Amino acid sequence: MQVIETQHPEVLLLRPKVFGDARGFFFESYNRKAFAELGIDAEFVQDNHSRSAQGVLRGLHYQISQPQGKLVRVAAGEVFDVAVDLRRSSPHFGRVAAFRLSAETHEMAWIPPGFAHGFQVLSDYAEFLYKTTDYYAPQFERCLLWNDPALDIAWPLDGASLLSAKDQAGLPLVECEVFA
Ligand SMILES: Cc1cn([C@H]2C[C@H](O)[C@@H](COP(=O)(O)OP(=O)(O)O[C@H]3O[C@H](C)C(=O)[C@H](O)[C@H]3O)O2)c(=O)[nH]c1=O
Repeated sequence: MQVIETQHPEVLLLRPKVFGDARGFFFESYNRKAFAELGIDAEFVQDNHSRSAQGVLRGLHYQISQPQGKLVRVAAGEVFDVAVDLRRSSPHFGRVAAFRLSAETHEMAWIPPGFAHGFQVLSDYAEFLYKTTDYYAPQFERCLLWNDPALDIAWPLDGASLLSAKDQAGLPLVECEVFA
C-alpha cells in the first residue's frame, strides 16, 4: 500500500497493490493489520454503497455526535472527493483536501472523524463504497454547504445537476456546528 499526501496531513490517499492477470485484477481493499501499520488503527462498523449519475454531488456531510471516520473508494466511474477539517482545535481547521478517486486507479482515501465529506460524480455514473467507524445517526447528521465561498472548493463540474434537498440547505462554515 502506497500512501500519497493530500492538502491535509491527516487525510491520506492510499494506493493498494493490485494483482492483475489474464482474468482481471485482485487487491485487498481493507486489511486491519496493514492499515494499523500505516497508522490507521480504526475499527469499522458499517459498509456503505451508493450509485450516482454524472454531476450528482453528495455532501458535505458529518455527524456532530458519533463522528464517522471513513475509508472511501470508487468501484465504478470517477468522483471528485472532498474532506473539510471541522475540528476547531485543529491547526488545519477549515482546510479542504480534494482529490479524484476512480475505479481505474483503485485508490482509496482515509478521512478521520471530525471532517465533513462529500463528492461530485465526474463519469457517466459512479459506484461509491465506504466503511465507517461509527454507525449512521441521522439525528446527529449536519451538512456543510458544498459551495460555501469560504471553502473555495474547485468542483470540476459547474454547479450540481442533482443535489438532495438536505444538501441544498447546507450551512456555510461560519454557521455550522463544529467539533471541539
Ligand atoms: C448515510 C446513510 C443513509 N441512509 C439512508 C437515509 C436515506 O433514506 C438514504 C439516503 O441517505 P443520504 O441522502 O443521506 O445519502 P448520501 O447523500 O449518500 O449521504 C452520504 O453522503 C456523503 C458522501 C457521506 O460522506 C455520508 O457518509 C453520507 O451522509 O439512505 C442509511 O440508511 N444509512 C446511512 O448510513
